[in-house]
Amino acid sequence: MKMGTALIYDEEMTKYKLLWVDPACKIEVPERLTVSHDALVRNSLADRCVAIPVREATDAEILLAHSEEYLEAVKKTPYMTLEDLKEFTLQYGDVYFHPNIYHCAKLAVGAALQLVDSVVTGKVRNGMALVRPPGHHSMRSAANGFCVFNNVAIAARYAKQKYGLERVLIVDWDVHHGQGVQYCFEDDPSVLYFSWHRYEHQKFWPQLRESDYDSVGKEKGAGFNINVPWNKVGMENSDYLSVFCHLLLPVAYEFCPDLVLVCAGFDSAIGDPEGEMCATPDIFAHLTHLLMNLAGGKLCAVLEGGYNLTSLPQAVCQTVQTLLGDPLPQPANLSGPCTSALESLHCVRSAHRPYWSCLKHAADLPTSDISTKRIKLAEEEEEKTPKEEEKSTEEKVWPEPPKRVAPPVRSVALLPKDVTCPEGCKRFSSSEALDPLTVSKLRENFLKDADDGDALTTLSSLISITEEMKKNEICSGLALVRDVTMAMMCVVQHAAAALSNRVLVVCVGNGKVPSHIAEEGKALVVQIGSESTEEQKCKYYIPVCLKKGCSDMSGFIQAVFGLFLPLGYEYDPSLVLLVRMPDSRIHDRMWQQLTALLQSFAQGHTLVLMQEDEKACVGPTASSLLGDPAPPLERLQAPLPQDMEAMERLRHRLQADWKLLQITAPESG
Ligand SMILES: NCCCNCCCCCC(O)(O)C(F)(F)F
Ligand SMILES: [Zn+2]
Repeated sequence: MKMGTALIYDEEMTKYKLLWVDPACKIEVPERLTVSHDALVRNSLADRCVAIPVREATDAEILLAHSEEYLEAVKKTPYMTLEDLKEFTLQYGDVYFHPNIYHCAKLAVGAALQLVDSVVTGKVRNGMALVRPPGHHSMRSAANGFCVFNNVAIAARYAKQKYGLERVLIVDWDVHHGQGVQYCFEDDPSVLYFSWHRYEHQKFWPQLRESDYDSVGKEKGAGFNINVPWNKVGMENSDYLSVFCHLLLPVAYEFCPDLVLVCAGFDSAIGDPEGEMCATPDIFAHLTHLLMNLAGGKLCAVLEGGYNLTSLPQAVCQTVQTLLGDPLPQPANLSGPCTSALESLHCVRSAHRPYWSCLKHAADLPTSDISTKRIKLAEEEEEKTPKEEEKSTEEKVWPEPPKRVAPPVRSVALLPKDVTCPEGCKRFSSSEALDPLTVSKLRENFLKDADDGDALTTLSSLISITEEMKKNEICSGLALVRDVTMAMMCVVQHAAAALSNRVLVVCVGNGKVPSHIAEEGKALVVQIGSESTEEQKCKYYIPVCLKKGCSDMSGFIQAVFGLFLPLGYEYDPSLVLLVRMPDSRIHDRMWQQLTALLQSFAQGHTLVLMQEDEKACVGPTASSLLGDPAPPLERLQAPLPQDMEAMERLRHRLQADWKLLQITAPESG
């Protein structure tokens, strides 16, 4: 049943601010919280959430990540004079204290813990805590970077201690490196910390050597700390999605966490004075969605940074709206990752090769070459682009994120009469008759036996469904049909021709896929099976072969992240057709993951075709189409080397046409 999304906010956390002049801290203002919460209210998102009250963290909870002496010292700040507060602040970096900040810092931790409780106990599915002060820079005995207590680090320790969780994933999409989190868990294999951050070869704050990609964790924690340094500003949506598809998601699925915590900083969005990046607010809808099928959907997002009072609230709304299950926006201008991002991606993948089987086949240049290569590339790039002396002063502008309207009907089911319609789905019955022209075309093009009334009804129903999707009256649908190949042909033909959709066709399992539907590019067909069907003839027909077939979860999930998602994002379809070929042998859980992840595209307009005898798949498919998180896959073992090598070759061959498939910088020179 549909569980809710928690929203944790209390205006008490706006009641502290900078009381003296400090250029480094002036951007951290109470309005950050008020504009974000007001936007959630204004967009009718707050009242769709479950409001969970904040509470003060106890000493014991704070001591999960901080020393007694530090806590005792902070406890004294409410009674300090302005001069004492200034004095006290001097011992830390880029942070300020205020008589009320200790109270607010306890509330920020308490908010994160309330969120963890609500999600882990199943009171809600997922949620977001809007807090200040932020947390990810604060260390065991030091405040730093506007942070007093490490909200998310404490939440991770708390979740493990109170609920016995074995593995927690922390994704830090804030534009600064959360060194406090890294220090907390660097020798701990039960907490995987992932952070990307503006770095500029250690020139950007906090200018730490240990923020680079070669800090992979220590001792038992080796491999469980992932740093992606951005060595240039101006990173865009493509750069973020590439790192998710080719690094974070494959590793996260292999890690198989019991809970996902997000250090949700939005200073990585366009317009932010700190990040100076160019990713648009709607990309956070996609980043959130891509994480929502881990840990059975248990996702807690806790606000960290974000200083542009326009892009911050927009990105917060995009994140919460996705947590609520609304259809995703069409991703904006994906032009492919930049050279610098590819170089960082390559370095991180190589550094983590020894620890993650999904990265085993990362092209192996010894890291030393990479560092010299890195410097050389960086210098070349510098020569090319004129040195930007002063910070780009012109105001960044970007379009309002598109309205994400949930269609009146979430999902329809076209089923034989004897098959019950899953709860939440609407049984489709072609009410109005199709126009006679379409019917006659169906007869001549698709029906073997022109008098096969049932087949005609099925095909005309499918056509009606695609038309109602086009009008956004339906979001998604599933159909049990006698002949999936004929149904696929019919839908693609109609959707591509009559409705001028770009159709992404994902065929799971062997079987002849008439590749001519891909010829003119109106459809991109990817097929995954156990036989190498005819070689990849054209740019728009991409066969993926797994030695052990679709029952091999490890290989399958690598194809999903390394190929299907990047291709789908770049192709940007307006309809996704997911076809389960007969005897595909795909596991239900993998099928549900795929059904859920493909809703990244086409604003969720997914049509699933299955053979009539696969009645057992109707329920699980419907639950994914209705936005329920797909159940977690179990821990994945290593994918077959020959499968991964074949995928590398395929990706290498395709990346000229499909930029989002790139994972290394183009050969320099
Ligand atoms: N140009 C002024 C220099 C500011 N240097 C300190 C930046 C601190 C960033 C804090 C944050 O955004 O990472 C957090 F999430 F913690 F709030
Ligand atoms: Zn930040």
